[in-house]
Amino acid sequence: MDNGSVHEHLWHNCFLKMTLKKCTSIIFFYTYIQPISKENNDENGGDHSINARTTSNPPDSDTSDASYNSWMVEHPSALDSFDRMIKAAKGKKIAVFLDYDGTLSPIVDDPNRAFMSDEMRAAVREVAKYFPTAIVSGRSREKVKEFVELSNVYYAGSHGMDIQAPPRPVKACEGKYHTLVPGKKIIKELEEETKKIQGARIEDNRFCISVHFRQVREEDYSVLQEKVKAVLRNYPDFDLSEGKKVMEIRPSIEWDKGHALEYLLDTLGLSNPNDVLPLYIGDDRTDEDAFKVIESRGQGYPIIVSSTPKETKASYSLKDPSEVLTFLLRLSRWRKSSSSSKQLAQIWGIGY
Ligand SMILES: O=P(O)(O)OC[C@H]1O[C@H](O[C@H]2O[C@H](CO)[C@@H](O)[C@H](O)[C@H]2O)[C@H](O)[C@@H](O)[C@@H]1O
Repeated sequence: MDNGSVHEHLWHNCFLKMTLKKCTSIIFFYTYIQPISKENNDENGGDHSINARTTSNPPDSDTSDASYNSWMVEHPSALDSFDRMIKAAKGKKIAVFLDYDGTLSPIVDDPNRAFMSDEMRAAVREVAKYFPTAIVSGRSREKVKEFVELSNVYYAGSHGMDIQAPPRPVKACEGKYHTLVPGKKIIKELEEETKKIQGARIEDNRFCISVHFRQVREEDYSVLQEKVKAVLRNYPDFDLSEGKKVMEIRPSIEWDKGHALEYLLDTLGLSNPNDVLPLYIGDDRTDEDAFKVIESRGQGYPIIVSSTPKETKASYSLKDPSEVLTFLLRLSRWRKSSSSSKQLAQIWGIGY
């Protein structure tokens, strides 16, 4: 299914009312409705430079092990808890949501080279054979699709502001989804203002913009931040937040990965919390919005990818993308074996 060329872009102009945090005007949100045929310790914020790793003192390994171990009591490994999780899922549908950077692909210096491995791709393809599966990323939907290259998954780009999903029944389009596309002007201004800062990089994520500083010298970070803030002063409808060595510019609307998760569950007919367990794996601050939604549903598995203790709403953890791979392989193997036992039981007329 994944072949942009074949996709019929149905511009779903549901003019829905959206609460804007800063401005009251109603703006458009383009929901692309497309038929589906089938490192370091403080990555988020705090440590603002690639150099900080080498200039700061190495952590005391006993202390960091101890704090990681006590954090793991609160956020047990999803691999160790796998059997328990699966047992609790009996008779329920599982829907899988996966973040991209830092979850399916390792964090690397060059955002254009954040490739996922063939093994990971095969594992996601296999999971998506058995469970409805969506990739929810801060990247533009096109970009993340280019990386993932799978046709049997749904895609939500720009932190969930650009969703590819099956057409939603018309009655559900009450005019809720609108957003503002950052114009080329703001991107040009950011590029102009930051071009002298070595290592700074602007990424156009369609509905959002990333200003990367992973390769910016520590001493240049505050100048870069000031320049970005100065540009944004002329664009009050956009907010600035920080991810892993990246400043993220997003329209000031109440729409995030949590809303995207709800939207997809709804659209896929999976909104009944008693019947459906959403499993969401992510590593970044923006994934916390989705974890919160799962927490408030009271059912499901929010899993954080982190090798260091972190404030999170997730209930389970995985250390890194290689553990994500193991988890996904286990998940599909489990479903494969349980469905073949079911088929055998049906053939032999045994109750299952
Ligand atoms: O929601 P995600 O799929 O996790 O996207 C969040 C940001 O990911 C990318 O940046 C991060 O990964 C890069 C490649 O490993 C890394 O160089 C960068 O420092 C990280 O912040 C992406 O480039 C951003 O646009 C996304 O907002």
